[in-house]
Amino acid sequence: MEPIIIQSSSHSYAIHIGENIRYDLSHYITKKYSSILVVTDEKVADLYLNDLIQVLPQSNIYSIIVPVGEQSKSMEQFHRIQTKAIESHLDRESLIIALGGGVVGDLAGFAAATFMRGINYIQVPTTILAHDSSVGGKVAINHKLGKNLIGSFYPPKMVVYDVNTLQSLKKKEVRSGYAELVKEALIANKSFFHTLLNTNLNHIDNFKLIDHLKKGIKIKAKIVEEDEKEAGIRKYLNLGHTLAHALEAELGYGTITHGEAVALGLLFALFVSENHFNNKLPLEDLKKWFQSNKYPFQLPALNPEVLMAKMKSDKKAVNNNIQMVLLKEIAEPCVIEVDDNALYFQLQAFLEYIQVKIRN
Ligand SMILES: NC(=O)c1ccc[n+]([C@@H]2O[C@H](COP(=O)([O-])OP(=O)(O)OC[C@H]3O[C@@H](n4cnc5c(N)ncnc54)[C@H](O)[C@@H]3O)[C@@H](O)[C@H]2O)c1
Ligand SMILES: O=C(O)C(=O)C[C@@H](O)[C@H](O)[C@H](O)COP(=O)(O)O
Ligand SMILES: [Zn+2]
Repeated sequence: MEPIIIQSSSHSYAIHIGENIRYDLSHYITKKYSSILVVTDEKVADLYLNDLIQVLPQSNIYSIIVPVGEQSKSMEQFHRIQTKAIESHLDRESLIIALGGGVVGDLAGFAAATFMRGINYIQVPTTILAHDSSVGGKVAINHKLGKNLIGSFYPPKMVVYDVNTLQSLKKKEVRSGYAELVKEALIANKSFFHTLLNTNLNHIDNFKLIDHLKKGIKIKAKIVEEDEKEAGIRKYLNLGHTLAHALEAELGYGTITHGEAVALGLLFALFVSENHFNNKLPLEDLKKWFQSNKYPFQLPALNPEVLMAKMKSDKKAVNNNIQMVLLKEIAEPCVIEVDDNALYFQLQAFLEYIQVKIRN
């Protein structure tokens, strides 16, 4: 299958997508590296680490396994990886491989961006969500006060996406990944959005999956090529994330998945868009699709004031003013500075709309 090529400011890189291509990794890695450090998590290590180690080209291969989940995007795990890299004598001609979902990708990518001021890394994504996280070079760890607040823009040298690894994902992770696909469709492709709304997440074969992943990646690729460092249109990829990141931080990282939070955030973005532009968007249809595919809506009671404060630590905020990505129409995104008071009341109304209790 022809790779998708992305031109970044420093280099161009290929995204290879296909069935069982993890076994071809050594074929894709043409450069001779002095050593390779594979970063993965406990679950992915059990499933796929040996497959990779067996096919990697040379002898100085090391691995480090982090705990499963969002909490590993932490200073502690970042420091563990750096220690492992130093103790294993990685040098500037070494490579890091991120084998896993978005957590591993963001964490290992940030480690690669900072080890000896930056060494090469390759993304080997193993979740549907990671079609998004492995592309575009945003790498980061979390801070207690906000998501991804410590990070960099540091594109990978290559992405090798073996869709067969996605067969072992739990339903929850399938839902999570599809929320980002819905986001990409909403910002750029109306017919893709309708295709997704007609997709039952319990019945997706590899053919359909590859088609959806490629469509999503192409939307993202076009945007990041034009605006790698988010000075303008890359903000559109943050549709739904203003509330999503606030929810993730407020509920405790890992309590709901990133994609589940994005799903709620997308509904909120449509809710605010309808009020702001006095337009009609497929809010109710999308809510029904999320519900029929069992996205979790049962959240503990939430305090809108606390969520507002968290939304202010969003990276899009300027001078403590919240900026949201809204939709004038499907595939017509824009970034709007929203008034605090108005947003507060809309957040209250939205929580009622999705039947989440309000806590004082
Ligand atoms: N950098 C970006 O542009 C970007 C984009 C979107 C999301 N993200 C980040 O990505 C993270 C979420 O990524 P995620 O949803 O992949 O989470 P994740 O990496 O935690 O993976 C989800 C779960 O699936 C398991 N898993 C991974 N691959 C598996 C497989 N093939 N089979 C079975 N289980 C598997 C993991 O062990 C984990 O328990 C968040 O931190 C989010 O902020 C970053
Ligand atoms: O690539 C981007 O740009 C995105 O915004 C993709 C998002 O799905 C992703 O969750 C990203 O990490 C959020 O970025 P942040 O800058 O708000 O942390
Ligand atoms: Zn996201």
